[in-house]
Amino acid sequence: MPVDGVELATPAQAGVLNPANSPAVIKTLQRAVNLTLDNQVDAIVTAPVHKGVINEAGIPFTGHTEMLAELFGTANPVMMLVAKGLRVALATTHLPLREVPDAITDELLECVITTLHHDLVDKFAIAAPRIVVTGINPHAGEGGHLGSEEIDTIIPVLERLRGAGMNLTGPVPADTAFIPAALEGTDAVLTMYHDQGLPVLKRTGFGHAVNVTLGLPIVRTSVDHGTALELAGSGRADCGSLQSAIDLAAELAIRRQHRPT
Ligand SMILES: N[C@H](C(=O)O)[C@H](O)COP(=O)(O)O
Repeated sequence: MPVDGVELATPAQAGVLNPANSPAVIKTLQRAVNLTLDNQVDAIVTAPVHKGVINEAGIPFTGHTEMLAELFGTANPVMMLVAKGLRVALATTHLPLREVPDAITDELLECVITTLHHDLVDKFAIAAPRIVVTGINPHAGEGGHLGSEEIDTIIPVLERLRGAGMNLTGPVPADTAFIPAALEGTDAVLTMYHDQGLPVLKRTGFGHAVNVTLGLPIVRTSVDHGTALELAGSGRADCGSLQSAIDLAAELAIRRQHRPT
C-alpha cells in the first residue's frame, strides 16, 4: 500500500497544534481529491482535523464536508452519521446556532432532502427510503405558536417532495423523533442542525459511528470524533471509528463498482 505524504512546514509534535502546518492539512485533502479525479482511488476516508488551527493560519475552513463540497462543486453537501441501526442526517452543518433558522430556506431543504433520498437509493441501495424529518422548534412549532419555520418552510417542502414520490414523515418534534417506536421502519432521520441530531447518534454509537458525506460524486467517510489532543501520542486513542469508516467506505465503493450503469 503506497503512502503518499504531504511535507510539513515544521516537524509535528503529538498533541501540539501548530498553524504553520495547517496548509499541509489542506494540501492533503486536495491531494486526495486529485487522486479521486484521476480515478486512482475509489474513496476518501478522513481522520479528524482541528478546524480552529486551520482558521488561525488564516485559511477559512469550517470542515471537510464543506471543503470537499467546494472542491467537487457540490452546492449543498449532506452530512450523515451512521451508527448501528441509525442514520442521522443534518440540514445544516457547521454554522453558529443563531444562523440556523435563516439558513433553512426552501431551496436548501429541498436540495438536502433530494440528496439524502438519492444517496440512500444510490449509495446505500435502499430502494424506497423512508425518511423522518424533524421540526426546528419545540413541538415542531406547536401549530405556529412556538415558531413558524415548520409552517412557512418545512411543511411546504415536504408536501412538494411527497408529490415527487418521496416517503417523508414530518415535521415531527425532535424530542420524540428518536424513540424506538418512532424509528421503526425508518431508514434515516433528517434533523435541522448539528446538535439536534448528533448527540442522539453519538449516544448510540460513539466510537463506532461513521460520518458519510452525501451529494459528492465520490465516496467519503470519516470518524465520529474530534482530534482529542490530550490522547495524541499516549497510545490510548481508540481507532474503532476509523476502522468503521474504512469498512463502510470499502462497502460503498464496492457497491458503486458493481451497480448497473
Ligand atoms: N460534525 C462532525 C462531527 O461532529 O462528527 C465533524 O465535525 C465533521 O467534520 P468534517 O466536516 O470535517 O468531516
